[in-house]
Amino acid sequence: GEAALDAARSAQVPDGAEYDVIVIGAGFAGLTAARDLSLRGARTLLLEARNRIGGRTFSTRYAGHKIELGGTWIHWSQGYVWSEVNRYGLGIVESPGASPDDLALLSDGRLRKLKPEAAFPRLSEAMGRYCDVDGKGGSTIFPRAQDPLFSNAFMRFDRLSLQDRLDQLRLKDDTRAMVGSMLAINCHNDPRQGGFVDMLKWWSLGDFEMGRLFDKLSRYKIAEGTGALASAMLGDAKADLLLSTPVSSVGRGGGMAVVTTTEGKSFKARAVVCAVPMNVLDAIAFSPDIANAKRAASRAGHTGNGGKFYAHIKQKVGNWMGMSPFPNPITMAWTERQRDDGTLLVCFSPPGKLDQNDEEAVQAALRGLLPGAEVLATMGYQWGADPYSKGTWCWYRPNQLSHSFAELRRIEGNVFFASADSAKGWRGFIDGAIESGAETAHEVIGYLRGKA
Ligand SMILES: Cc1cc2nc3c(=O)[nH]c(=O)nc-3n(C[C@H](O)[C@H](O)[C@H](O)COP(=O)(O)OP(=O)(O)OC[C@H]3O[C@@H](n4cnc5c(N)ncnc54)[C@H](O)[C@@H]3O)c2cc1C
Repeated sequence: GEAALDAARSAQVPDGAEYDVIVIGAGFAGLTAARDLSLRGARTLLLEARNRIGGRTFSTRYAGHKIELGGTWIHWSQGYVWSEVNRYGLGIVESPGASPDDLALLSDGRLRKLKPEAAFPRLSEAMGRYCDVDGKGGSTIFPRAQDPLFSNAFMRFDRLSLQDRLDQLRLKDDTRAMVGSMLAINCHNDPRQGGFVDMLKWWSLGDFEMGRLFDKLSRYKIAEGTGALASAMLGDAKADLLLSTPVSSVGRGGGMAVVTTTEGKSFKARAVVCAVPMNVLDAIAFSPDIANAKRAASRAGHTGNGGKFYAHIKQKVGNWMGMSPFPNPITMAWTERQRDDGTLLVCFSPPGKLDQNDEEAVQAALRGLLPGAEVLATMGYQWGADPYSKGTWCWYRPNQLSHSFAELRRIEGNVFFASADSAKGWRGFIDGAIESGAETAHEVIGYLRGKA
């Protein structure tokens, strides 16, 4: 089976083998870097800890449907991923629940049924106020969405949490609950943990408008699945790939780097691209060590760390959406697919509030939003418990943009760092991973040429 395949591949790359570049991690950042480097003539080895590529994206099937356990939605305004989707001839499909017919709002134990056409304009208006820290709709804080440090206007707000900012506003109860739900899902955690400026950053990426931001976040997905895109990119790469090969250490000196796996194999290269998530970088030993600022950022971690799961319920609820602020165990859920035998919902929960594979617990939580809901099955992946992600999408804590962002990106000798978690534009997204991988590959090519 798969283990035998891995062993066969591994045998083709002998201990001590030498490359131009070793890329650590086969998520979209690492895949992009490995493809671009190898297509530009660098002999490239790609080392991946898991027995699959794709990292925090994971296409699979559930009851006859393609589902995404990790990163899912993309948009044509996300130029890096859109260019890849086009290049490889893939298409998009729409998630119906992103534009629901019915909205359920749970707050303070009270359930309200709202009509989206009445409620969403209020949410948009409230999010506009939430982001309007400059009397200009927030537009002067990140005036260039793809270049977060272009202006230092954000620094004044970087110490605030999402909750701090919410507490500055007087919002009516149900409007506050809707905003609270948005903040909880965006930082995928307690809004006391998430930094406020990342909301301003998303606001800029969303053209300072809620409806447009929502479309970019949760409406369109790759028809063939994110796995099809990852495979297409790997198929183009002329790199050697070893799966099930976690890296434990990186040593460097004399213009070379030695990358050692947990099984004790070592490979050599002139440069390394470390494309592992920010939250797990600290697990790798470096000698000489990487900057303490990188380690500190990794230990603190970004906040994205909750559950995303699918719940198949018996009821046919149509195009439905549920919202609830933290600490509700389900802060947002919507119809992903209407089925003959019920509805497939996609649900998001904050860390530690719900065991997403416990059907009874999920049913109890869902009943807060959908009284009487009967859960037939649930399916989700525990990204927070996986040692190779320790979290979901990147959302910075207060002060991480000021203190960690540039540090995470900083090259250390011949070791380069690529990740969605330190991308300039769509940080925390598939698009940001590709941006980072492409940019890093170009830097490495320049470095190798300079040394040649
Ligand atoms: C539940 C969930 C929902 C999301 N929703 C969206 C969405 O709708 N749209 C969107 O654009 N983005 C979304 N994201 C975010 C997006 O998936 C990620 O930002 C992006 O895929 C990260 O890419 P990456 O290459 O930077 O990191 P990763 O994909 O995490 O890749 C890093 C790779 O490094 C490997 N690795 C780690 N440690 C080691 C080691 N020691 N040795 C070797 N390999 C190692 C990992 O196994 C992994 O394969 C979501 C993420 C999650 C988890």
